[in-house]
Amino acid sequence: MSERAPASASFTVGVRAHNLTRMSDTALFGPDNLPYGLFSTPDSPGHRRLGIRYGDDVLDAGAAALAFGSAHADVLQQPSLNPLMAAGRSVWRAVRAESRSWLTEDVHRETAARHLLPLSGVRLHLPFEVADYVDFYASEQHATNVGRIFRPDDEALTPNWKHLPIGYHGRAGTVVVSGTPVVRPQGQRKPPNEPLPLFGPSRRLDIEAEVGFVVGAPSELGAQVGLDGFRDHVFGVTLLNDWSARDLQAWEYVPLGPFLGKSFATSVSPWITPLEALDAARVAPPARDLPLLPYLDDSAEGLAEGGLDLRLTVRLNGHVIAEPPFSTMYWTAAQQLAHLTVNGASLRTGDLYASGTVSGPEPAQFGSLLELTWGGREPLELPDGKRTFLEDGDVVTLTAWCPGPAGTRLGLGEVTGEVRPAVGA
Ligand SMILES: O=C(O)/C=C/C(=O)CC(=O)CC(=O)O
Ligand SMILES: [Ca+2]
Ligand SMILES: [Mg+2]
Repeated sequence: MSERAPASASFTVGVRAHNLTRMSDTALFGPDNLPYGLFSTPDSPGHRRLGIRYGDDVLDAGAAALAFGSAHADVLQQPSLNPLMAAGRSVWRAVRAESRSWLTEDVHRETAARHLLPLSGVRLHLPFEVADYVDFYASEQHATNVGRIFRPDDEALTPNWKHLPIGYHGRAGTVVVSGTPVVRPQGQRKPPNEPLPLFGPSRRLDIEAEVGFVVGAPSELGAQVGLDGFRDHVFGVTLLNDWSARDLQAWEYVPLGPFLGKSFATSVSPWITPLEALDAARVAPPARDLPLLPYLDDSAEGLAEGGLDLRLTVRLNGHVIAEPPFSTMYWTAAQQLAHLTVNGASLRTGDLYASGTVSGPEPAQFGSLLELTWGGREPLELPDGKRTFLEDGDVVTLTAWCPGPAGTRLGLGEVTGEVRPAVGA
């Protein structure tokens, strides 16, 4: 096993009791946020409705649209976000503007109030039908850490890493909404001292703190979506946990990449924050070390889309274990979309692509237990005991916030999941 990065040499992994990111949900979900979700109520559990989160309430968007005579009532009265996402950017903007006015203007407030339900009384569902799912690998710190841990005899970054955003196609059908339990996967692993692979429950179950981008408007087969097409195609952003079985992954992934080690569950937040809400969080990506091919070169003014100042927090059984900063990602979401389509592959409404694990330069900013415990060799000291990888019953929760207009903060919801024992174990 290799040594840690120099920056981390003096770091002792520990748990900070302070709570940097948890502020009142009401303040984090004000009129500048307005994320979309899908909910049902206990009295009609089969009736799924689009909702817009406002403070600690959810607006029944379809019912409100009908009451206000909205021209977009048809896409809001659906049991999924897909029709609204497919409608394109001009409709996204119009719906956002009108729902904001329903919620904030005095003349509308009384009508809107009739369609607001307390969040505590509703059940939230996966808000869109996931078409294809792709996972990228865009954090230089994460890729460097994983390279050092998994491939100590090689260069940490592969020769292609700074020339293209590396990714793989994942499993759309196992994307689940926050709160869905995660059953410990089983499979093959091969400890270095065993002559043959063993079968059984994963012993190195991990998390990956990521940000997901949800495609709204589709593209044609054969067409490329350039850097400037990002805002026309991407509807919004969600938090994502790419659960990963490191022992399965390490044995299976050569030479085609992750397969069963990552396909058993990927959890997302129930809230999709529209891209438009994140304007105040836009930041320039880090300086790139190597020149980029034209389809990825965002150095020209106006093209550096997708760099975002999102501050993530990872909690294990309630204790903060990391605070990964999304602003440090080497590749932006716009570059990832351009790369995903540069061969002519088309986009479908509901495509989901994940940023890759978000890890900042400081050890307390690493977005996976693999990195936080340096391959399981340096356990985290939690108040309830030491942890390397996840144990049955552990609960992992990701939250995030970002700057909003005029000094406000916007919440990105949360994605949580409890580890359940392997089937039959
Ligand atoms: O480099 C490897 O062998 C493995 C990398 C990962 O497991 C990370 C991955 O899924 C992509 C990411 O989340 O950054
Ligand atoms: Ca991942
Ligand atoms: Mg996954």
